[in-house]
Amino acid sequence: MFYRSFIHCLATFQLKHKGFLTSPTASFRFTFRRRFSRVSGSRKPFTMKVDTPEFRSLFTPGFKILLDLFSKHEYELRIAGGAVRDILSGQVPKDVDFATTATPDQMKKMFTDEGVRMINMKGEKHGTITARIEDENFEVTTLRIDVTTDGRHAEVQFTTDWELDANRRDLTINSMFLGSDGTVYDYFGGYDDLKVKKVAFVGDPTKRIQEDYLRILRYFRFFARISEDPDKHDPSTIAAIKDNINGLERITGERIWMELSKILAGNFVFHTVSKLLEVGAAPFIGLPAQPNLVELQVVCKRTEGLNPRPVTLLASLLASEEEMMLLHGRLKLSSIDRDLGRFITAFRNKSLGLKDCQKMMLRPDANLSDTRVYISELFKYEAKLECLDQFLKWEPPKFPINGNTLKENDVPSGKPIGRVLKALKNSWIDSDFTKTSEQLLNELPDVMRTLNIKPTNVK
Ligand SMILES: Nc1ccn([C@@H]2O[C@H](COP(=O)(O)OP(=O)(O)OP(=O)(O)O)[C@@H](O)[C@H]2O)c(=O)n1
Ligand SMILES: [Mg+2]
Repeated sequence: MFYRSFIHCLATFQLKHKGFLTSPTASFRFTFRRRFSRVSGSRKPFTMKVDTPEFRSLFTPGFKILLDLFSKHEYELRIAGGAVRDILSGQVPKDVDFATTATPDQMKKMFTDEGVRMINMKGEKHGTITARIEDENFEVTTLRIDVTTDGRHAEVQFTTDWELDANRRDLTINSMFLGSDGTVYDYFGGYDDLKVKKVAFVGDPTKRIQEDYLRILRYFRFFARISEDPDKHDPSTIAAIKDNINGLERITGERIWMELSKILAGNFVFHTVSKLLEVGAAPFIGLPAQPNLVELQVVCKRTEGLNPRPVTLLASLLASEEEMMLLHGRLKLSSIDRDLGRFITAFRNKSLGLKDCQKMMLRPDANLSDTRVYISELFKYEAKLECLDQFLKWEPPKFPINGNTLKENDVPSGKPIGRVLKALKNSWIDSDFTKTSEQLLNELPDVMRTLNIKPTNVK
C-alpha cells in the first residue's frame, strides 16, 4: 500500500513539471525515466500472458481490422480498464475500451485516410474517437492524464506513456492494459488485487476520490462485484470515503443513478447500501434522513432470484410516494422508473390481489406495457409468487367494442367516441371482463345521457 501510494505521488509530482506531457522531448523524457527509475527501482509493469476463451472472443472481424490499421500506422493499441478486469475474472466484457499512443488528430487522419467512418465526435476533447467498423463501434482513447479536475470533469493532456494513463485511473483492478498478443500490463498491482478480491484505489484514495466523486459509488459497485465478504472493507479507504462523502452532492443525478442502479442490481445489496448510508451518502444522493433499512433487508431476501428492478429495491428504503418524488428530483429517473417507484410506495401492503391488478392494468388511462411492469414488480416486492406467476402467464382479454362500432351506433366522431369508449370499458372491467358487446351496447343510451352526448340520429 505504502509502495503504491509512493509511486503514485511521485508520478504526480513529476507531472507537475509543465510541458512534459504535451511534447515530451527525448531528453526530458529520459531524465524523467531515470529519475523515476532511480527512486522506484523499475518502471517496468508486471506482465503476464492470457489466452482464454474470453480473450479470444474479442477477435471479431471488426476488431481484427482495427488492429491491422493501428499496426500499419505504427501506433500502439491496447484494451484498457474494465474490459481487462473482466477478462482476467473469466468474464466476457460487455463493453471494451481501447487506449492508444495515437493522438485524436492522428487517429482522425488515419481513419479518414483508410475510409473508416467515425461517429459521435463528442468524446474528442477527452481523447476519445469512435470508429465504426463492420457494424461495431470501437471507442479508442488517447493515453492521457487528467491535469485539473473539479471532482466531476477533467482537463486532459495527452501522453504516450502507458503508466501515466494507468496512474489516472480509479481502482487498481481497473488500471491494467491488455495487448492484442495477450500480454497484460499491470503497473499498480491490479492483478494481485483481483486474485485476492481486493478493491483499492490507485495511489491515494482521497486524491482519486476528489478527482471524481462518483468513484465513491464505483468503489462500492466493484467491491460488491468482486469481494467474497460483504463487510471486508479496507478501513483507510472507508475513512477517505467518509471524509469526502459530501462531494457526491456535485455529481449529477443521472450519473449517480447509473452507478446506484448497478449497485442495486449487484451482489450484497443490503450490505452495500447499509455501508453507503453508514458513510453518510444518503442526503447527497436524494435519500431521506432515515431510510428504512429493515424493509430493504426484508425485500432483498424476498426478491432473491426474482431479478427485481433496481427501483423496486430502492423503493423499500422510502416511507412514502412523496419521498419517492424527492428522490426522483435528485436522480432524474426515467418516467417508467419514477412511476414504478410511485406505484410501489403507493400500493405495497394494500393487499392487492391478482384480479385487482388485472383490472388496474386494463383501465383506459393505464399504459398497458408499463403497468405490466409495475404490477410484476409489486408482486415481487411482496413476494406474491403465485400471483406473479399467474399474472405473467395471463393473456389480457380483448375489449369487445371499438370506435367503429360506436360510430355505427350513432355516437358522434371525435372526442365523444373516446369518452363513451372509456365509460364502457370501465363497465366491462367492473364486470370482471364478462360483459359482451351486446350487453355493453345496451348500456349505450344511458352512458350517452350521463355524458350529455347527443346521438347523431337525433336532430
Ligand atoms: N470515474 C471513473 C470512471 C472510469 N474510470 C476508468 O475508465 C475505465 C472505463 O470506465 P467505464 O467503462 O465507465 O467502467 P468500467 O470499469 O469499464 O466498468 P463497466 O464494466 O461498468 O463498464 C475504468 O475501468 C477506469 O479505468 C476511472 O478511472 N474513473
Ligand atoms: Mg467499461
